[in-house]
Amino acid sequence: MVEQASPGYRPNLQFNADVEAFFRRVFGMDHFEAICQALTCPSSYACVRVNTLQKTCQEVLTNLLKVLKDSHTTSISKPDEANEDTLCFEHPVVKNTIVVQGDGPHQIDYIGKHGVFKEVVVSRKCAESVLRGANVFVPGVLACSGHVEQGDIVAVSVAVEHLDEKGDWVVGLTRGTILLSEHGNAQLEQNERARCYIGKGRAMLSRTAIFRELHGIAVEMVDRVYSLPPLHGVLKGDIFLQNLPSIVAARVLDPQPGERILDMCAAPGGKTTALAILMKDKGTIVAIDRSHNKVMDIKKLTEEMKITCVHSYKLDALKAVQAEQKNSECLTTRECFVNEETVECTTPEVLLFHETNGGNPGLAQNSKTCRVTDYCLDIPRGSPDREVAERKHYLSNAKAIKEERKLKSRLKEAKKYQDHVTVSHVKGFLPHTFDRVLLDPPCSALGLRPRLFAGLETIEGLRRHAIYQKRLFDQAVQLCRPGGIIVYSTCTINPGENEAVVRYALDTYGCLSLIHQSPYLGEPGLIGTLDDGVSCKKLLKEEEKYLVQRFDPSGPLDTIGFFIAKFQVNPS
Ligand SMILES: C[S@@+](CC[C@H](N)C(=O)[O-])C[C@H]1O[C@@H](n2cnc3c(N)ncnc32)[C@H](O)[C@@H]1O
Repeated sequence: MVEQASPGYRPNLQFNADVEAFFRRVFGMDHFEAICQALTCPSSYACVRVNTLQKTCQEVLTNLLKVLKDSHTTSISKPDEANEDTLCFEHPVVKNTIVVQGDGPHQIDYIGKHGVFKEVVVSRKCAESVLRGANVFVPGVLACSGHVEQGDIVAVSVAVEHLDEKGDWVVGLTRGTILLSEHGNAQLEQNERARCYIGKGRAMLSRTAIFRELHGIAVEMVDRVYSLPPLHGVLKGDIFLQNLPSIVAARVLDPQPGERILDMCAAPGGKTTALAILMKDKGTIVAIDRSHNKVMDIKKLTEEMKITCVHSYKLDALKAVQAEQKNSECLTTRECFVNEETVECTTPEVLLFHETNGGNPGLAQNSKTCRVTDYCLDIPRGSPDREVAERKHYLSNAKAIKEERKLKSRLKEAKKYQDHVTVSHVKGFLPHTFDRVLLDPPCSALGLRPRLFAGLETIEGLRRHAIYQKRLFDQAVQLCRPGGIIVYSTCTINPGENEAVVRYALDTYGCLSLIHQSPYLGEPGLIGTLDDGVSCKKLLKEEEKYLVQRFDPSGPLDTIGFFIAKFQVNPS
């Protein structure tokens, strides 16, 4: 029998060797260790941004305390008169933001009256969602003990990628695997598994049903290593669950009522809605994203929050600048937009995405389904990219085809009941159209928490992100009016996508200067040079470092890793 009363949660965050060596040089050994450790755990608190268009902060605070008191979740500390001020309170600096405390790590006993619990092994993505407060949903289960029955208490562990003898990252489990022993999977070394228990829960389905069903809860968590308050779907429209640095980024842009703002990479709309609320819903926010489905998410969120000043469009921000057009007929009523057109379309993928994601507590729910839709369906079957996408999401070809078929038949059904979905397209904007621009581009996301594996990111990949970000920045500079403001933010710790992009911007555009940010909660930026083993890049100068803020996941604020820079476009 396995002798482990309380296996601890001690994941070892794995990086590609070159990337790890690079970060060790950037941060130093000890600091990088601390960052890695912080990244594997969720922050110890959640932040909730209040929709002050609908409710006051005090009203939301009262309602939240009630929700937490009434919550059926046993694994969180419930507020009472003695502790409610420390469990749930308005952030002292970032107004209209409520901090809700979680706790952990907890030592969990995986031995019951009848011996060790049966086990359910979940995918890494699913585990990351569970650590953020979700339950285990069917698509996230990879393997389980032979005789799991509905109602059994099971230990939940995670299968994280590890290097095999050939030097490839492998999970070591295929979906549907039956664990050989009652507790503990013989396919993984015991000490490896012991690092990876994330809690225990009640099986809501039998083993057979777990692998037969397409969606639904497989395990309802009863005891978690980290407990965060269950806030997903709570007080819908009145609050938005958002990490602290993102809330800060929107405030740093400081949008004013009546202004014209561009959010260049806007979906799912977290910062867009923060900007709209700061502007008291007065003025115009143009929110663009290149993904049709994601534009739908922005629309859904703004509707939910009853925000009217946001106009969302599907547009590739790399092509957002349109040259001045002589033929004024091409321009629509909003004179700054070029060739705006509204397209009525109903796309099955959109419908399914909404159907499966509706009010989900983290992506554990139906994550497979969404991923097939999101990443695989658009890629031609048989192409190398399709193969990579499917492998990345742990779907064998056969499984992917099967799931795809099921999805399509469900989509047909769903389509009958759906209203038409409207997505507006716009071809671009004239130069100098906007008073302020927020550029929150796609990045390596090496600041997001919790993160249990980072091995797929390569030095080349990191460099590609930076190139993309600089190209987006080129568009931002042209679209912002002289005297206007640009805020650049990322959720990565990588200086190549942060300080080095700022250096590029300052050295390329003489009209730009870094300006002071408020609020300033983070830490100064990195100075000097950056050698990623392929090329050497300049970072910030000494006098510039306090003009950016870097949020260190291992720092006292206990946030995700994040970066913010604020620029003024000086009139020439
Ligand atoms: C970091 S996320 C933005 C998060 C968002 N600002 C928020 O706070 O909710 C980056 C977004 O950029 C979008 N994106 C990537 N490339 C783009 C492009 N060329 N044009 C427009 N959007 C793009 C992605 O679809 C993704 O939704």
